Amino acid sequence: MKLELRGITKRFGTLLANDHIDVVVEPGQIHCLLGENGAGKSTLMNVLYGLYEPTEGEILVDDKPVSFRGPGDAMAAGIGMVHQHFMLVPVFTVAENVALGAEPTKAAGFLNLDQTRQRIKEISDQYGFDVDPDALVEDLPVGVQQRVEIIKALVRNAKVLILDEPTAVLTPQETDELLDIMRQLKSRGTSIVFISHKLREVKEVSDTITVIRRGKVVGTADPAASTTELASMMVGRAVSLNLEKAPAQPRETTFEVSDLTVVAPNGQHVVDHLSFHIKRGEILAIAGVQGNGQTELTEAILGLQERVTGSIVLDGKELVGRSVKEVLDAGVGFVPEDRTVDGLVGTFSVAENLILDLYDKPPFAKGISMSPAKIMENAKARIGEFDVRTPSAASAAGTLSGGNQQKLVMARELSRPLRLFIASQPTRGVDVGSIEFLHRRIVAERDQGTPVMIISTELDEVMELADRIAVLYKGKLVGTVPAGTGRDVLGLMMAGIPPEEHAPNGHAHAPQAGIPAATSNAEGADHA
Ligand SMILES: Nc1ncnc2c1ncn2[C@@H]1O[C@H](COP(=O)(O)OP(=O)(O)OP(=O)(O)O)[C@@H](O)[C@H]1O
Repeated sequence: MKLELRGITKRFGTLLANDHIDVVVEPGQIHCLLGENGAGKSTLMNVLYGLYEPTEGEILVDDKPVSFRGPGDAMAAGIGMVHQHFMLVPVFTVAENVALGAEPTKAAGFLNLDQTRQRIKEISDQYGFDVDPDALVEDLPVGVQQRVEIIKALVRNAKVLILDEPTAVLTPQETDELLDIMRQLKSRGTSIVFISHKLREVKEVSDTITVIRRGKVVGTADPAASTTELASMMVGRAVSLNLEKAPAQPRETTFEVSDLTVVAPNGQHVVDHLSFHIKRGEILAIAGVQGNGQTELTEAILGLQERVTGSIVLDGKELVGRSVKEVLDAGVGFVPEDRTVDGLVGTFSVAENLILDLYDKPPFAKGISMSPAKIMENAKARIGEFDVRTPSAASAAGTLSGGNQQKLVMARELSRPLRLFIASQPTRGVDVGSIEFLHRRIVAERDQGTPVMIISTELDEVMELADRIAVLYKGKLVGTVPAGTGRDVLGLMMAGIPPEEHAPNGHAHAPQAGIPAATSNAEGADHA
């Protein structure tokens, strides 16, 4: 199926999110949309999927104009979309989810559950999806849930699949599997519109790249171009993809976690006798595959977990047993892994979101009332400094693009005096230009003497930012290794194999393979 977007324009009030965009997606093509945060990519896809009505322009399917009044129309025309936040019902099975809301197909009419199960099996075999139709969605890893979304689209005969930042929530292995699936789909004639900020994967799978900047198409890029070239074309200036950072100058230890255990409601020790410390002026990165206790660890520090034993000491004060407000007041800056749930209030303005933790403190509070002038002044400064693309400080935070929402949370948390900074997935959904800036800000916070803890499933990010790297596996610390430790060693540690058991080329016993000799564990003997 050939798909054409011709002169698509979309306004939100005075904001021109899409400005006469022309894109042609050829049959069986992986077509990447590349553009900085707020460029208008998701808006364009929402127009294509019938979620937004375009202000101007038309969509053509096989050279015939079509008009969509909703996603149902788009699906009927052969367009499917996998959203970043899955639209699945966790307590239903895969087959129930796929059958849910399905339109009757021309070939089979309505599918009953048995037929749906059969179709899932066929598709799963055809593409090597390895999805059990009877599994409960809530029991499936994120990568498999995403495949269920793809199956949902394929059952509805999608010929063009929209994938909007599909790898943002995936582990590196799941990402590789998804890229394979994309190639499979393409080889069977399905076209894919692919949005991603990860240039390595864009280069790997794309046939064509359309670059969008500030709502306009600025050109097409060659997938064979270097990541630096792609990055510059995307943001319209030279971007340095390598963080230049001076070695840490660690001072005294002010943050110490000892024998910390968090017990889940089902009795499982999701954080299991964890001990580590962070000095002032150093960045400790917690690496690991998602779901190995990272979330519970940060929640325990923040006072959001109930069944916690052990101790968490900041500046000589015990944090276990404190309320969230008390923890924040102790000077903890926190960027949560899911900004839309814990980081922002979508209906509040950008300005209000920038003082969520500070609304009752000077200069924003005056007695029992707030100072609107100070709140606006602060907002303008932060928006400028962190390059948050928003029509105004008064816009609702929920209308900002994903990457700009992330920048907003980072701006708020890095703009007050901190005694400890914790960020989970600090640059999720953020474009390469802004990653460069945010990484520099995190290092600047370190250099001011703040202990910094980064939790990231992105190995590149961990390796770039960390002064020491602690790897979590099943709630336990596999080990702590210094900056410069190789990707292979970290990979094995993420699979639960401690460094002393790594061999130069395998898993047998040969200590410290791939770990910089001079610093090996001198600063990192935080074994659980
Ligand atoms: N529902 C909405 N109401 C008002 N403005 C909106 C709405 N949706 C998007 N916008 C604005 O449209 C612009 C484009 O946003 P969009 O989400 O399309 O960007 P994007 O290229 O997908 O960015 P990112 O890479 O950060 O996801 C932004 O300025 C955003 O604030």
